[in-house]
Amino acid sequence: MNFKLESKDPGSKARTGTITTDHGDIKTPIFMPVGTAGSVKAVHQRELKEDIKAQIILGNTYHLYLRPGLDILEEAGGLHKFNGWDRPILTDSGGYQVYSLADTRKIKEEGVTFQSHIDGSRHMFSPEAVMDIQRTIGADIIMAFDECTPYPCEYDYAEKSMHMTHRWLKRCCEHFDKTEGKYGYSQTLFPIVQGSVYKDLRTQSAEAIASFERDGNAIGGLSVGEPAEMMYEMTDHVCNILPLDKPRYLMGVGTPANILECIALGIDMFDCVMPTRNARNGMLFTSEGIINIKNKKWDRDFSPIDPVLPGYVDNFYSKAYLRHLIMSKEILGAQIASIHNLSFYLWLVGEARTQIEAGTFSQWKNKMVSKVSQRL
Ligand SMILES: O=c1[nH]cnc2cc3nc(NCc4cccs4)[nH]c3cc12
Repeated sequence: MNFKLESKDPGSKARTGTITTDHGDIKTPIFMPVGTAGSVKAVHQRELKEDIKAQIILGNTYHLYLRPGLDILEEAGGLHKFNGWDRPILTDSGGYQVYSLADTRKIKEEGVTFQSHIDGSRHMFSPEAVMDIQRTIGADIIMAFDECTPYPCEYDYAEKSMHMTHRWLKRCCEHFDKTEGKYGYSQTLFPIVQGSVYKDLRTQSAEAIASFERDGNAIGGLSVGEPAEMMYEMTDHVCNILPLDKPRYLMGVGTPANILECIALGIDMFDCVMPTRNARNGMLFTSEGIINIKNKKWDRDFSPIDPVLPGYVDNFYSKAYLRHLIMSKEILGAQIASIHNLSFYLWLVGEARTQIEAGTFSQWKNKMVSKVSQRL
C-alpha cells in the first residue's frame, strides 16, 4: 500500500492524497460507507459505485466472524468475492463491536472472551486471533486489536487501557508480519491511537503508534459520546504528532460538520454509521442542511431530494414521495434515503478535495460547517 501527498491547504492542515491498494486507488479525504455484516445496508454494489461513487467500504470483523463465519468466507475466496465489491475494503478489528454488542465480555491481557449477541456461543478475540480472522476476511486495510477506551473514564483507567492497547499492537504486528495474504493480494495493518481525552496520554499513544512505522495510522477512542470540541482538540493534538506522509484515519466520525472540521485538522479517512443508520429513520443530510423528512412540512414538497447531487435518486424522487415511503416504512424509503445520505457524504469529501486543490478550503469549510448543520 502506498500514500502520495498531493495538495495542501494554505490556511489549515487539510491535505489531499492518493492511497494505492491492490484493489485500486483511494482519493483522500475520503468517507468510507459502513458495510457491517458484508453489505452497506439497503444499498446495491452498483449504486455504491455509480451513484454514491464510493471508493472503499468497511466490514466488521466481529459480525463477519460470527455470521457468515470464516469457513464460508474462505470458501468464497474472501469478502471481495463474497459480496462482489472489487474495490478496497477496510475491516475494523472487532474490539469496538465486542464492547458495544457482545454479552458477558471479559477483558484480560490474553484477549477478550465474549458471548455472541446472536446465539450466545462463547468466543475469544486475541490480537493473534483477529489478525488471522482479518487475513481470512481479506480486507485490504485491517485494524489492530485495541481497547476503545470508554468515555468518560478516569485517568488511570485510560492509562492502563492505552498501555494494554500498545502491548496488543506489538502482538498484532509480530503475528501479522509473519503471515501472508490468503488470496493473492496484499493487506496492510493500521495501528490505533488511544489515550481517551487526556493530552499527555494522547501524546504517549501517538508517539508509540508512530514508532511502529506502519502504512497508515488510526485515531480511536473518539466519537464515543465526548463533546465535539473535545474530539477536535484530541484530533488536532494527535495530528501534530503523527507522521505527515502516512494517511490518518479518524474512526467512527462523524456528522458532516465533524468531518469538515477534522479534514482541516489533517484527517484523511472517515467512517460512520450515521448516514446509513439515520437515513432509515428519515434524517437526511443535504447541501442546505439537515431534513427530518417525517416532518409534515415536506408532505407536499414535490421538489427533488437534493438536485446538487449527481445520482439518480436525488433527481428522480421528490421529498414528498420519500416522506410517504418513510412514514409507511416502505423498504424503498430506506433504500432511497441511504443512497441519498451516502451520496451526500461522498459529495462533501469530494468538494473538500476540490477546495483544497484550489487553495480555498478554509473559507469554504467555515461557510459549509454552519450550512450543513442547520435544521431545515
Ligand atoms: O477506538 C476505536 N477502535 C476501534 N474501532 C472504533 C470504532 C469506533 N466507532 C466510533 N463511533 C461510532 C459512532 C459514531 C456515531 C454513532 S456510532 N468510535 C470508535 C472508536 C473505535
